[in-house]
Amino acid sequence: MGAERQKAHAAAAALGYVESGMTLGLGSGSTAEIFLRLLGERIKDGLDVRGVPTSQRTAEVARENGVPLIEVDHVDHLAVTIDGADEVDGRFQLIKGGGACLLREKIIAHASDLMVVMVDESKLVDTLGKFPLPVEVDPFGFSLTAKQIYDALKKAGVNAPDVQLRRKGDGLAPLITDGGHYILDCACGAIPDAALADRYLKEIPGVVEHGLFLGLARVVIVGEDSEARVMEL
Ligand SMILES: O=C(CO)[C@H](O)[C@H](O)COP(=O)(O)O
Repeated sequence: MGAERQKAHAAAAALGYVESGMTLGLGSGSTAEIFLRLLGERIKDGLDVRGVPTSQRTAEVARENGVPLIEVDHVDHLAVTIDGADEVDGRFQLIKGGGACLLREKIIAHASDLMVVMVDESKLVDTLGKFPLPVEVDPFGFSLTAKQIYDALKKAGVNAPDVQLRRKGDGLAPLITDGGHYILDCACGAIPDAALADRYLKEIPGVVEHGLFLGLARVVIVGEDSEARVMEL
């Protein structure tokens, strides 16, 4: 209950970064969905924006709430991306991908002038890595890729990474992302040097993208029990 209330406060504060005429990147996850509901209300009151969804689920929720969508390939500029995160450290480095949408989220955040992140207090950490790092991989040879990810994380200073294929709710079939890939969840405990992990993971051919978002977020909104705290870099 506490986290839901905090997410709602963060989502409401994120509306402060939205202006008529903007094309928005629409993030994925439960906090992003609260934001979409609030955005839909503003649109009914006359706000004129359109959004590029970062997942099929976000596209569905946007439509349900009357948020106009635009095809990603019809857009040459995004003003603001508004998204959630699984972890945020003091340098606004993030872990994302708990909802398996990290590839599209990163493409859209990277193409945006500004990334605004909304989190509840539980997502704030001193060092990234308590939340297992999601890595999106090509299904071909994923076991080989998993071994290389293990080695890369070790080389980046992670003590004992544990790399597990994410499965669907039935616990059997691999979860398939919107882009047709697998997710390998890497329990790290702590990632002492996120930039190094980023560099080594990117060198692996089977890795499509990973959930470390470094140097992208410039605004972090932390929902608290009675209000939201806005932090800007
Ligand atoms: O990265 C994400 C999806 O890929 C989400 O932003 C992240 O998992 C946070 O989700 P929630 O707002 O439900 O806590």
